[in-house]
Amino acid sequence: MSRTAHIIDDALGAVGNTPLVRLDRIAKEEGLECNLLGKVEYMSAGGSVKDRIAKRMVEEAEKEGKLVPGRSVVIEPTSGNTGIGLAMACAIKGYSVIITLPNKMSLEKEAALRALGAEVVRTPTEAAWNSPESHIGVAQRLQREIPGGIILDQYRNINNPLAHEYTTGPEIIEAVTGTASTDSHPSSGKVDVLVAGAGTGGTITGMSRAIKKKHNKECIVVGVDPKGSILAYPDELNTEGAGDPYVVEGIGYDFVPDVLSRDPADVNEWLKTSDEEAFAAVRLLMRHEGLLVGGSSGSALSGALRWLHSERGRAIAQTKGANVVVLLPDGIRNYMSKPWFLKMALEAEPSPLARHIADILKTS
Ligand SMILES: C=C(NCc1c(COP(=O)(O)O)cnc(C)c1O)C(=O)O
Repeated sequence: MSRTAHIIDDALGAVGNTPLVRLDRIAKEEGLECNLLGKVEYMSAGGSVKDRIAKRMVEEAEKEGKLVPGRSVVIEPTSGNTGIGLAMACAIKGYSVIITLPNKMSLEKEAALRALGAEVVRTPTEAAWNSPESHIGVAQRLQREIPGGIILDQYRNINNPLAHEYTTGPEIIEAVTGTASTDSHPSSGKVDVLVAGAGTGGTITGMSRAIKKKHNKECIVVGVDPKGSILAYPDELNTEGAGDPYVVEGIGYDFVPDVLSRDPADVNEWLKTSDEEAFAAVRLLMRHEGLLVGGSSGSALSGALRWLHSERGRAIAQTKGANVVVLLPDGIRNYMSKPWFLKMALEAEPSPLARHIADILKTS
């Protein structure tokens, strides 16, 4: 049901239910005949796809009696967005929350976390996931030493992928099957391809299961993993640039989280992407589709376009009515002061119009 049709109890009622938006201008520029569709997750209450798991992990922990008002302290290692979702839920429900956040992650995310009332502990980005100094190691130490401390653990918690199997996936299915095929926008009525980046892997795993179980078992699911990360399968894909640092936040890890399915039946194929490709694709989404997305949205789109232009994707790319869905996880709010964005926004080559304005104002 539309979330604007009635009064909702709190901001958690505005988590998810995000739009599936046509990327027609990019599709045309890329010479695609298929439908290219973006699932715009920055339009969720907390600003990202991770709101969904934060809401579910908290609500399920309450049902199981693991979260006790006035006693529990939620502790979570995160690249920021899960933390923001948890801090939003904890602000509403009255839990204290501590977030451990690698130094690489943006100041904007830290500021949003603190504004929501979270305590934030920064950790060294380069620390291996299983070292005591990592965001995971520090969270575990705080859980041991703080009375009532509980890590809901997005890397293992089954409610991570379930949130996407029960909400993100069904929303995509509903939008595709509920939109009539027309002469201007023919549609197969199916989700033919789904492309998503992976951090914990909960989003791609849960969406894939929903779509393959309930809608189209032939849907091709493509995982996007940054160069430097080791999530792609088979492992040979990860040798190029293994361990190299990358700027995009939220995707890629140095370990394979329990909640990520690398079963080829769930994620059929994987692509590796670079920062450069990601940021170029962010610019496409902003300049051509008016979508104020974050870096990992660019990773997902650049992976989708590379796949569609490849031997594997070319037939679908040229099939009118085929629906290719790209998950766009968060928005530029999280990255406004990052050099990659400031360069894109403020250092672009002056347009002809900018030069014309300068000529006018110089002479007037
Ligand atoms: C793991 C976390 N974020 C995942 C994430 C992802 C990947 O979502 P996963 O469901 O974790 O695979 C993509 N893009 C952004 C901007 C993200 O923040 C986190 O916020 O702790």
